[in-house]
Amino acid sequence: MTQTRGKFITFEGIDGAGKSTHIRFVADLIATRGVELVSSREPGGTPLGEKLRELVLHEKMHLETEALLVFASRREHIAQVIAPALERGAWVISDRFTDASFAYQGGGRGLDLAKIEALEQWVHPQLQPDLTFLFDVPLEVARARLDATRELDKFEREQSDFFSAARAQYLRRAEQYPHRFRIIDSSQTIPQIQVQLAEIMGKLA
Ligand SMILES: Nc1ncnc2c1ncn2[C@@H]1O[C@H](COP(=O)(O)OP(=O)(O)OP(=O)(O)O)[C@@H](O)[C@H]1O
Ligand SMILES: Cc1cn([C@H]2C[C@H](O)[C@@H](COP(=O)(O)O)O2)c(=O)[nH]c1=O
Repeated sequence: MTQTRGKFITFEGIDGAGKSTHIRFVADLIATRGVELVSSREPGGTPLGEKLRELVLHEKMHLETEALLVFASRREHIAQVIAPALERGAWVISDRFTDASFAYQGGGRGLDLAKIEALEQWVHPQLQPDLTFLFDVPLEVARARLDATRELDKFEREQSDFFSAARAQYLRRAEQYPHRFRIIDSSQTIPQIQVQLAEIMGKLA
């Protein structure tokens, strides 16, 4: 008998939008289906990817080096984790994927989008998420949530024009790929967002 491919669900948004909070809720919803669930993140998701994450989040580097490192981490993540899991029928949820490269390296840093597209074509020409939640929130709300929680990394210390461009690029991606993107107004309360997430997940066959 051939195994049905699992689902690939990604979570996106500017830092502080609330992704991590809602990933846990969606993971619990998936668990009720009785399917195997793999929960991961980018950059990271493998031992090598986690080492690259440390560099990307904490070292100053050329913007193209940054793009190459997030895609190197992604290549390993797909090979070691995502592709095998989907093939054996597991559902994979990832805290960020390639839309983050378009938003942060493309929007935030201003790297030519054609270069990111070329990397995407090289690293995962066939693979795209089945569903992408975009947690969208005004910059001031995201910033206030971050400031309340932890020591900030390299990206989180960026100025508002960086996040404004990253947010705009995320929204452009959502407009470009409406079949897989669901935009969640993340300035709502957590229970309001959970109602929306449960509704969307309920429709996912
Ligand atoms: N809808 C919400 N209303 C109020 N507070 C929220 C909401 N969503 C998340 N928070 C709070 O905001 C803070 C940041 O949330 P979270 O860590 O989920 O953000 P994030 O988008 O994953 O950030 P990062 O990408 O930097 O990891 C947490 O303290 C969380 O409890
Ligand atoms: C995948 C990916 C991520 N980033 C940035 C975005 C965030 O600031 C960090 C990851 O931290 P998180 O709060 O745990 O989501 O990395 C990036 O710039 N490019 C990427 O492709």
